Amino acid sequence: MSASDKTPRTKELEFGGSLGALVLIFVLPGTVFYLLLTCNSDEASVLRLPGPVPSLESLWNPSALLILLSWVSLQALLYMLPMGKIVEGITLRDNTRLKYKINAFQAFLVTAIIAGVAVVLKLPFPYVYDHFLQFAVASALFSLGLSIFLYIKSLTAPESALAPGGNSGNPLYDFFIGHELNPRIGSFDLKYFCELRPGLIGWCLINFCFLMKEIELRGSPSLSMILVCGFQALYVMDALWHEEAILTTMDIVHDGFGFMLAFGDLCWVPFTYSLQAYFLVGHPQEQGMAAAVFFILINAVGYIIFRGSNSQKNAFRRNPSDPSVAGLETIPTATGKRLLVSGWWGLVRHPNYLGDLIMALAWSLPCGVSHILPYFYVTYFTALLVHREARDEHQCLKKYGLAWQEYCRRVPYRIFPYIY
Ligand SMILES: NC(=O)C1=CN([C@@H]2O[C@H](COP(=O)(O)OP(=O)(O)OC[C@H]3O[C@@H](n4cnc5c(N)ncnc54)[C@H](OP(=O)(O)O)[C@@H]3O)[C@@H](O)[C@H]2O)C=CC1
Ligand SMILES: CC(C)CCC[C@@H](C)[C@H]1CC=C2C3=C(CC[C@@]21C)[C@@]1(C)CC[C@H](O)C(C)(C)[C@@H]1CC3
Repeated sequence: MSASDKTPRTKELEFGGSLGALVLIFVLPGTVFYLLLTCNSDEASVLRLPGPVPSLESLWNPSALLILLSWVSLQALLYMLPMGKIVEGITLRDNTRLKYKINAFQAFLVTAIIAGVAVVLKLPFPYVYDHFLQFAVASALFSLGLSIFLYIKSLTAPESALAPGGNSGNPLYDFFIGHELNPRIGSFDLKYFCELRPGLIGWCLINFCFLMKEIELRGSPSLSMILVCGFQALYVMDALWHEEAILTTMDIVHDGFGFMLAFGDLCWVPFTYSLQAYFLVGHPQEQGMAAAVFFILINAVGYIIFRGSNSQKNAFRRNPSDPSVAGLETIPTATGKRLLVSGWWGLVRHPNYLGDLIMALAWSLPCGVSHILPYFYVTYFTALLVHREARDEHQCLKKYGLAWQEYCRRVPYRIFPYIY
């Protein structure tokens, strides 16, 4: 292996370095439980402590762990089935390119068929609502176990396989960010698998279980529940349909696979992104048709911006002469790559984040304005994307130098036109 193949030491630590990582390892699971306990309480007020801490027995349920393991195994099996195409990821430090299976959308369809059969067989979907906290505990323990396994595995990985962002030499920091970039068991890519399948498809299934709980309690699902589940299912299906696009995201290209992503993918996403639907079961909200149309319009505007901008960049990066992007204005960079300065990417520097945030708002509005809790997602997501934008900006400045400065001059706003 030549010296240039080796992953250089990570010098600039993010998230407040190793102390920040230590704090987040406790704060992130703590936040999940705080949110779920608050949502379970009658008042559902984020400003009040959610009553007594539940006993250990009420948090632990071996059946929940068993169901979770069966779920992850089912998704792993669908991932491994010989369906879908194989594509290559970006070129790695050692000049190789990994192969990835593209079949997440098919996995979703098979899962939907299995869920349909389970409905016909009258399987007790509301069980997930009744034992949600126990599922969250099982999932948090599972992601912690996976992160420990990943860190131990990374200690025997070749230097070139380490993540540029998670090779600081500080075990705690590297455990949190992820030490190895693309940990695999044979051809099974653990990070790529976890990024979309068990968590995102699981999020949709959890929402469906909550909808079934509403039917059990009130005879039919509410309009608010239908809107929330519909909007979020569209988002998840879109992500699965465009599975190939995640191969160029920061998570796959830069961050390793450690506690942050393992916990994020397997616990944070399914158990906090489903909070609106969880809230609606215990705190029903009446919405009229006019309000529903308004929310659908907001979601549609967000989706058009999100999808339009992501597809424009993906088409441009794949083939700059593609007829859909060939007419757009660009600026050259020293790396040979060009930057779009018109179209969606001429509006703000992260139009995809803008669209994503507008959709996030549309997912909360059906929950009414009487509680802050259903607005957790849009609030957290704003903070996440502002932070993510700053990380990306930093990387792009390093990568493109003067050309990036020129882009910032031409497109002065980061996410919100004329605001930020
Ligand atoms: N729901 C959720 O929890 C989350 C959703 N997301 C969503 O994931 C999606 C992907 O986001 P993310 O991975 O952060 O990054 P982006 O898809 O925004 O990619 C950023 C990269 O795009 C390239 N780029 C930036 N500006 C331009 C330009 N003007 N012209 C051409 N290329 C440009 C640069 O890479 P290069 O030049 O090397 O190609 C840059 O590093 C977003 O829609 C985001 O909203 C993200 C995080 C969480
Ligand atoms: C737990 C911490 C607070 C941070 C964890 C962050 C993760 C939850 C997110 C990091 C990037 C993500 C992406 C998606 C989901 C959330 C995480 C894993 C994504 C799969 C959602 C669907 C989108 O269409 C996408 C573009 C495919 C997203 C990619 C990034």
